[in-house]
Amino acid sequence: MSTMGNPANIFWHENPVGKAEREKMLNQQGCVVWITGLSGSGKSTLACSLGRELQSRGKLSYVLDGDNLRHGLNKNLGFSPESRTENIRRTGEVANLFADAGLICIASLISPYRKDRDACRALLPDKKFIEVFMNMPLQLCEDRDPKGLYKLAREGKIKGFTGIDDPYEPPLNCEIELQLKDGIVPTPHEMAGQVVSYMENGGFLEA
Ligand SMILES: Nc1ncnc2c1ncn2[C@@H]1O[C@H](COP(=O)(O)OS(=O)(=O)O)[C@@H](OP(=O)(O)O)[C@H]1O
Ligand SMILES: Nc1ncnc2c1ncn2[C@@H]1O[C@H](COP(=O)(O)OP(=O)(O)O)[C@@H](O)[C@H]1O
Repeated sequence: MSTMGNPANIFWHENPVGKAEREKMLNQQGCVVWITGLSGSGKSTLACSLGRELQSRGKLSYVLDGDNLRHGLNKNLGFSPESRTENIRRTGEVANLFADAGLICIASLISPYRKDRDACRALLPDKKFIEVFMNMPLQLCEDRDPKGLYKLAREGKIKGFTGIDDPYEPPLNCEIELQLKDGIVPTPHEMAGQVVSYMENGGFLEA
């Protein structure tokens, strides 16, 4: 017998307390800040810095970090294209729930495939998905190599490593692109500031 529910027998249950009420209580707009980029590009660092900055402004955020999710929710997934797609799909669904709860959900995953990121975007109402592209050169990420994974990938000891022998598809229309300025990496504080400015201007930090 199939363990899948028959969609014909599944019904949506409305909750009397709505998103707008939660947002009013929190004085912010529920949304998803989706940080994408190569391994070592600084996604987690930006996520932490942004979370701290929002906290200091009294805004409630929560970070969904790819590495961390792979310890629990996504622990049964590897790095094949199908697994990555499922990884992003699940994370997008969870991020959508957090946004519906009124939180600023910061998701930081490589999320290398454009169609998977676009599918996450499509879950949210217009403008509530803020895609942030960490556009850092592969060489910089590889020089950093904090976990030694690029070295292993170059030696052929890890197969299908993003940027080496698995593709990274850059966004075509992201809301924010972070890159080197005059060849220098902006500080995490500067990058977080850029995202916060975008959110302030877009009215995300008030109900
Ligand atoms: N084959 C391969 N390719 C890319 N990355 C790999 C791989 N194997 C392990 N790792 C480590 O897993 C982290 C990426 O997890 P994600 O969930 O963000 O990846 S993905 O979005 O599903 O592509 C990634 O973490 P970050 O360096 O923080 O990006 C790596 O440390
Ligand atoms: N803006 C930055 N300036 C200098 N070093 C950074 C910056 N962002 C990240 N790093 C460093 O680069 C390495 C990779 O950053 P990390 O946030 O773990 O990347 P990712 O999550 O994309 O794999 C870490 O050693 C981190 O300290």
